[in-house]
Amino acid sequence: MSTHTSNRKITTANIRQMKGKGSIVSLTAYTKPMASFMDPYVDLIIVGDSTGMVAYGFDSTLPVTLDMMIAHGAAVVRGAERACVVIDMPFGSYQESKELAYRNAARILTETGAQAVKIEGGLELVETVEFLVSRGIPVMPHIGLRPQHANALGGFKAQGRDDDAVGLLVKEAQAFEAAGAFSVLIEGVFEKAARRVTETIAIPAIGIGASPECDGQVLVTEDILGLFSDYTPKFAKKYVDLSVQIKEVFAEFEREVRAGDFPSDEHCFGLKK
Ligand SMILES: Nc1nc(=O)c2c([nH]1)NC[C@@H]1CN(c3ccc(C(=O)N[C@@H](CCC(=O)O)C(=O)O)cc3)CN21
Ligand SMILES: CC(C)C(=O)C(=O)O
Ligand SMILES: [Mg+2]
Repeated sequence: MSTHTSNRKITTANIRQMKGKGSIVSLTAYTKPMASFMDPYVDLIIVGDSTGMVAYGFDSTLPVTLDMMIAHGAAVVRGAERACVVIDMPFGSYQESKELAYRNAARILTETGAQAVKIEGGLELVETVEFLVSRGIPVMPHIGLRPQHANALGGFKAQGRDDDAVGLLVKEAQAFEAAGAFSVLIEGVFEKAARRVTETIAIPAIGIGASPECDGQVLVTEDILGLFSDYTPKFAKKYVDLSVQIKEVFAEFEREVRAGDFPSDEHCFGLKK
């Protein structure tokens, strides 16, 4: 079970204090049932803009809107009794100015009941993080492979390969810590980059595709369940392929309906008692 043993709601302050106390466990969720299934096992649920690719079939996260994130976020919050819930701010909702970021982050928190927002970026967003945190909005900056920057980064490519790149990631993480972030998410980086970032900062570094060196791990839930197969990032471990069972059920339903075997008496409002 979790390093956080009480049944009380896990706060962003609790997550911050989990640094150095064993791995933080996190998964993504977009719906209430999935959130409630994982709630006993995870410390943190991230409502990712990956929903655009996983649930909507977009080929990037860029078309995801603030309204979509709010709808999914509110659903997840209804299923998360214990886990801390963090919601991705979508592309275009925070980059332009710290004021716009505040307005949209405030909408996310007030309309969903989530505890924090996550934004992708580097040093250009340090002021924004400081602005949000000082005004009551906990922030998890997302560094390394930033899917909202795919057009600029040249696709979904691993980051932090050479010493300069590692140095920049460390500098970003330090600046975000100083700006008041309660944790950072580090995606798709080489092990050395993950290690250097994690050992340098006093807030937790939650990794996805960032080696075991981080303070916690997150994966996209549909990837580990076999519910998404348009592509598989190297770091996404498929624990089970539920798509097989789902297709078997659909095929069985088809057979029973075509054969007249469904519905039988037990599923009918018939005359029999
Ligand atoms: N289902 C899903 N899982 C994710 O982990 C995820 C999303 N969607 N959508 C948003 C981003 C995109 N992500 C991705 C997508 C693909 C690769 C990938 O295929 N990378 C290659 C090559 C990396 C390189 O060239 O350096 C790999 O082999 O992992 C990585 C991260 C991670 N995030
Ligand atoms: C890295 C993950 C948590 C993410 O940002 C997403 O799923 O959108
Ligand atoms: Mg995301």
